[in-house]
Formats: sequence, structure tokens, C-alpha cells
Amino acid sequence: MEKLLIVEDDLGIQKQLKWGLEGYELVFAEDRQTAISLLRRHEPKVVTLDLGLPPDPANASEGLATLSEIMTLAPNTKVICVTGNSDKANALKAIELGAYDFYQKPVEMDTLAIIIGRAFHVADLEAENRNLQLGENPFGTIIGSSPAIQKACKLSERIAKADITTLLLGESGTGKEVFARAIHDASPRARGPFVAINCASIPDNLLESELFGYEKGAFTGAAKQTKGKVEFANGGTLFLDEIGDMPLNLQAKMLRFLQERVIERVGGRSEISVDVRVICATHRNLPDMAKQEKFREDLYYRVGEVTIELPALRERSGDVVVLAKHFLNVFNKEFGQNVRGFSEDAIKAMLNHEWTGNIRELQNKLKSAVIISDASLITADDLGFYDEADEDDITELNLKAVREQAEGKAIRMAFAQAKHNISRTAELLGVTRPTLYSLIEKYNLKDIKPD
Ligand SMILES: Nc1ncnc2c1ncn2[C@@H]1O[C@H](COP(=O)(O)OP(=O)(O)OP(=O)(O)O)[C@@H](O)[C@H]1O
Repeated sequence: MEKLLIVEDDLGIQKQLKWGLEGYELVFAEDRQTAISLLRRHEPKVVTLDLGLPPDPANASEGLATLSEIMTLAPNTKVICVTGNSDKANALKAIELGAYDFYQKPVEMDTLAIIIGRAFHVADLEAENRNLQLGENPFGTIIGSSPAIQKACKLSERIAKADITTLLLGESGTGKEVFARAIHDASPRARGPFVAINCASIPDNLLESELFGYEKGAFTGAAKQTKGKVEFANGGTLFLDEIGDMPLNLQAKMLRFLQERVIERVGGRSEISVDVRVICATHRNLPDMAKQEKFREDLYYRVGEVTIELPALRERSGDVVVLAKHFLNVFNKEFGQNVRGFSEDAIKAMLNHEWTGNIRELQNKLKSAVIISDASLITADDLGFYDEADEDDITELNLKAVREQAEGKAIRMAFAQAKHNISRTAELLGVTRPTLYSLIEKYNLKDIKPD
């Protein structure tokens, strides 16, 4: 039941309100001090406030002062000011101070109940709007209801608040970066920077200066002092993707940074303190690498103060369709399409597929399927599952239609086998290139385009 604070010194009116407002949990205050302490304790969304309060019941000064205090303490509260019947000036003053509405005595229960009901409604709408603007729970962006992903979300949520170095393990495309960002967004550092660097994509000889920065003249081409990613992440979070690919010599420097939170730029002599939370990720098996002396064991223990394992998509089969629907909505919006869902063969094919590229692969398949689809449902063909579609998915008995379906399918299979090379596709099908082009046009195979 919603709480309603009634600030009213007239016991007769209090009684009247008690009878007339049965749908609310009523809390009564007779003066400013009690009103404020009840406001703090109950945090009501709506307050009715008689402006004529003791010690100055004949004037509105105490009521207006109470209103100001309420608006300072809880500015989202909807305050309905109750005034004497000829006191319009103070009613307007109250609105100026932030009151939601005013109501002139004598109290007429039906009207007052409507004003109060509407105030609750407005308060709820505003709260909903504020929540939308603030963004949902950062982990709300992580789609999936399988136990494995829920477990990863719960653990991430728990560790987000602490500055603990976290290691995210999972195959490529399982969402490691998405998790790292969600942890950052749910942490006290959310307003600070989130800086990501992929250790595997930067040549070994450049990685050190990319991470730690360099001083002018540190090496040929070092024309001016330059900050590295670690310094840019100061006050925020550094996401080190593919930490397993970090060269051994750099691992020692990384360990020192993690232990002491100081860095030295390349070619620099002074130590620079940095306040950075570190999240690492890898698809490699670090303990095995440590055994083979390819990854420092001490660094492994340091980066993995907490380890979170992200399941491969094939291990979360229940999530495949949920994620596919999510991407369908995203790409419908992005490309102005209106595809409503998936055909049965598409769902079957998605559930049977191995998804070695995980969510990224699913995302890419959905993107092209939404673009090429000219029907209301996405089919297995649209997703590129030519060979996985069922033999008996022929929906027509008319021979011409059967032939057309089969030809379209054969062209797609050949195109996939020929790795999107049109000449080779024509060769495989035993037709000339011009014939192939005219078939593509005839069957409206928009997705068959050379790379
Ligand atoms: N749970 C999820 N819900 C929705 N989208 C997701 C989810 N997880 C990942 N994605 C999307 O999948 C793609 C791959 O995710 P991400 O880059 O985080 O994977 P990764 O494990 O870091 O991959 P890599 O190791 O190859 O860098 C991204 O486009 C991301 O937006």
C-alpha cells in the first residue's frame, strides 16, 4: 500500500481524511518537526501539507517553511498544499517553491482523492523516467537466462563494488569485454574512464609503450612525451584483453604495476602513481602456460584474484534463441526492417549449430539475415544454414516451385563452398556466369554478392 504523509494540525480534518483515504497507508504529522522526521523515516511519494501550521496557524509562514524543507530533502516528493479558501497568494507561492498542486479548504474528499491519486501516478511516471535515464542495471545489458550466465552475472555484480583484480575466462566472442564494461559500470569508478587494450593485436615491441607511455627521445620517433593506456585509465578501469598473449619481458613490468600501482614510462626515470582497477581476459589456459613457462605464475595469481568463467554459447543452448530475438530487434531497428521472428527450421538449425564464434558469430548471422530477409520470418537459409536445413522443408508440391526452391538452395550451397567467388560458384553449378547472374536475379537471392 502506498504511504501518504498528511501534515495537518486540525484533528477534525485528520479524522475526515482517515475515513476518506482508505486506500493508502496514512502517516499524520501536526507540525513541521514531526513532518520532517516522518518524511525521513517513511519517504512518502506524496504529502498533503496544510500551510497554516503551529506556531503560526493563521499565516502560511510555517507551512511554506515546511514545504521548502521537504523540497530540499526529497525534491521528487509530490506535495499538495492545502490552504484557506481565500489564500490564493500563498497557494501560488507554494507552487513557486515546488509544490505539485494546491487545494483550497473546505476539504471535499472526492476531489482531494483524485488529486492525490494523480500525484502518485505522476510520481511513478517520473521515477520510471529517471530510472530509464540512469540506465538499467549494467548487467541488464547481458542477455541470457541460462544458469551458467546467471552465475557469471551474480559473481560479477558482487565483485564490481570492490577494487579486486578480475580475470575473465572464455572463448572468443563469449562476451568478455561486455562483462568487463558491465563490471566497470556497476563499480564506484563508473564515472571514470574505461580503457581497453588487446594485447594480442599490438606487436610485442610496441605493447610496452602503448601500455605505459614513453618519454620524449626514448626511442627513434618518440617526438614528445606520451601517456600510455594505464595512465589514461587513471580513476577508472583498465581492461587487458588477451593477457595470455603478453610477452614474458612485459609480464614482469605488469606484475610490478599490479603490486605497487606505480608505472614508469618507457625511457623515464620517475615513478608515476596510478589509481586503476584492472580486469583481464583470455581464452588461453594460463595454468598450462605457466607450467610451460610461457606465462609467469606469480602474474597469473595476481591477475586472477577472482576468476569468472564465461560459458561458450553451445553450453547455453537455452540462450541461443533469446539472444537471436534480441539481435533481431536490434537489427530491425538499425536497418528499418520489420522481421517478426524465426521459422521452425531456423530455430532448429540455430539450436544444432556449434557456434565456435559464440555470440559474435550469432550476431553476424542475424545481421545479414535481417538485411536479406524479405519475409516476415527468418529462415535457416537466411542464416546461411543451407546444409543443416531439413530435407523435408519443401513447402510446395507444385513442381515448378519445388525446382525453384531447390535451385535457390543449390546456388547458396555452391556460393558458400566457393567462398563467395562468383566464377567458382558458376563452375560448381555447371553454368556460365551470366546464367548464374540471371538465376540470382530471378530468385531474388540478394545475399549472393561477391565479397
Ligand atoms: N550477453 C550478451 N548479450 C548481448 N550481446 C552480447 C552478449 N555478450 C556478448 N555480446 C555481443 O557479442 C559480441 C562479442 O562480445 P565481446 O567482444 O564482449 O566478446 P569477447 O569474449 O571479448 O571476444 P574476444 O575475446 O574475441 O575479444 C559483442 O558485439 C557483444 O556486444
